[in-house]
Amino acid sequence: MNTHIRKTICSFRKSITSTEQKKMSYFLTKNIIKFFSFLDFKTIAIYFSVNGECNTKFLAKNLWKNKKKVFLPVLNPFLQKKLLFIRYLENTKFIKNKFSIPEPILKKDNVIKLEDLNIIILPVVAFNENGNRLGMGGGFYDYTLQRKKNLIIGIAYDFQLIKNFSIKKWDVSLPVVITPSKIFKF
Ligand SMILES: Nc1nc2c(c(=O)[nH]1)N(C=O)[C@@H](CNc1ccc(C(=O)N[C@@H](CCC(=O)O)C(=O)O)cc1)CN2
Ligand SMILES: Nc1ncnc2c1ncn2[C@@H]1O[C@H](COP(=O)(O)OP(=O)(O)OP(=O)(O)O)[C@@H](O)[C@H]1O
Repeated sequence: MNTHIRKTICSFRKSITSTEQKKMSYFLTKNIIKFFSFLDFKTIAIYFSVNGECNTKFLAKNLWKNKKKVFLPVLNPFLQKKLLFIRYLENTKFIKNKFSIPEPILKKDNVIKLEDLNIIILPVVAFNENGNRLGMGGGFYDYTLQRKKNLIIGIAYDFQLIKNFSIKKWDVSLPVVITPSKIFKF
């Protein structure tokens, strides 16, 4: 069931035109900024959006403008299924990982300790009305964020609110999901 939902949503996301994408990303980013105006934070992890995922480019620009330290996930080359978070600056150079997702080049000086990340923005394939999350199916965020206390925020398009995917006990749950039209708090 989850595999089918993933396929359907991912192919629908890919089919969205860039004009529609831009419009939705504009409203999404506006809502994220609105939510952030109530928070005091210095460090934040976002993700490098690909294949029609909610676009994080406008968000990154806004964060840099506000002097926040921004980080991106990279697949940990030493620990299977775990993510490391690397500083993301305007001039960062990328290489593609095995999923063809661009990652900053791993240098140990640029890695932040997980506990020093104030906010982590998660990519979402689907979410439900209880704040459960369905991701790409790699389990990377689930393994990395087990028992961690960072503020986790999912970002998604409104059509990604889905009722009937199955939930696993290790899934990281989302206390907040922000979409172009709404800020959900669970
Ligand atoms: N932008 C982005 N970065 C991310 C994630 C994500 O979901 N989005 N991840 C979240 O965990 C991690 C990578 N996890 C992934 C897990 C599985 C697949 C995967 O199976 N990809 C398929 C292609 C799917 C498609 O084309 O839609 C593949 O490579 O066959 C990709 C990423 C870390 N970085
Ligand atoms: N804490 C855990 N204990 C055991 N297995 C786990 C754990 N976390 C993740 N997994 C494994 O990871 C696989 C993928 O998990 P799941 O389908 O929930 O990923 P996802 O949240 O959709 O993906 P991602 O976090 O990469 O976006 C599961 O089938 C399971 O084998």
